[in-house]
Amino acid sequence: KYGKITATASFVPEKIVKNDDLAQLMATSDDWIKSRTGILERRIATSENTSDLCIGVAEKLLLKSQLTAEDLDFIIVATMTPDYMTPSVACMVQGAIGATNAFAFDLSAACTGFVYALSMAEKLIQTTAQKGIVIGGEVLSKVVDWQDRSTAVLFGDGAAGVLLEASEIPMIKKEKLSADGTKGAALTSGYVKNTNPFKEDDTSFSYLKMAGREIFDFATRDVVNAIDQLVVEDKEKIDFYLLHQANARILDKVARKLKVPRERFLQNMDKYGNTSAASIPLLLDEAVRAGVIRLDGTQNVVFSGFGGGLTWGVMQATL
Ligand SMILES: O=C(O)C1CCN(c2ccc(-c3cc(CO)ccc3Cl)cn2)CC1
Repeated sequence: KYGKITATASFVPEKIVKNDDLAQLMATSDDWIKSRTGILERRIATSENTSDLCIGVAEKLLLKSQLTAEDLDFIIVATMTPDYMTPSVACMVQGAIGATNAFAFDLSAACTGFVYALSMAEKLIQTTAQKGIVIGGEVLSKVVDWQDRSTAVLFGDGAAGVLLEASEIPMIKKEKLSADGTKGAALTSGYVKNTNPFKEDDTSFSYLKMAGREIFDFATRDVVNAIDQLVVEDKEKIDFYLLHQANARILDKVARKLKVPRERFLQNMDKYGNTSAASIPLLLDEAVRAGVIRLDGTQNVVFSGFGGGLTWGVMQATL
């Protein structure tokens, strides 16, 4: 048996922050943000933390299926902004929805988190599990340095996920998960300093910090090559590319390098900004709600996440 996506759902904070709202807070402009990133607005959590958004996704997934929480065997949450180091967001979701038979854990792979988690979850169904949920959820607004306009304008909050159930037909056709830890310093967030009485002081820097140029180049070089190598002979068969929604110009470059029509690259960073692990499932759920993706086993897609770690992942799937 294989894991198949049988439902998708999203849960985003109500508050919409437009580029012009940010221009009131810092030296930026709608023009700059729009032209350099493609972002027009983003959601910002004013009362929710990551667990609240992920619980919302889990509740919607159950409503959309005939399942009860007790039917679930596992819950995986991909996040780089958990409420706590422990309990995991996944355990908070498990407790809130009453999924008493599910084991639960968070997965930390930044913007590649959803692709890593979907790959792991699918293997669980190939081996021991029957049903589970995989959620990408972030409240990046709590780790962003709101004095740093180079990053504060890029990120947003949100959560989305999928229900995976056993199926006789394989969903994942090919996949490649990668990391390069030697470049981890290019995107850091949430450093937890050691303050035991037996050691000298440590750095206390913990806001999100990004070497934008380096990450941008990594995305348009290493990630593009990884996608090209994975799907090379199937390029014409792929209906949609669902890439991490970091920057619209990256989608332009990837489409050009792959020589694939730009329209096949779904996009919604205009509405949500960069939501890290939530970006791919948010895009998928939107496409499903719009009837663009039907989950009827007839469409070929490529998922690709890339970001902190550095991590990147490419997956070719039939949905
Ligand atoms: O000056 C400009 O044009 C700037 C140049 C820098 N930009 C960047 C740079 C990197 C990212 C990014 C972030 C993540 C983390 O999720 C992952 C993947 C990427 Cl490619 C997004 N934007 C914005 C426009």
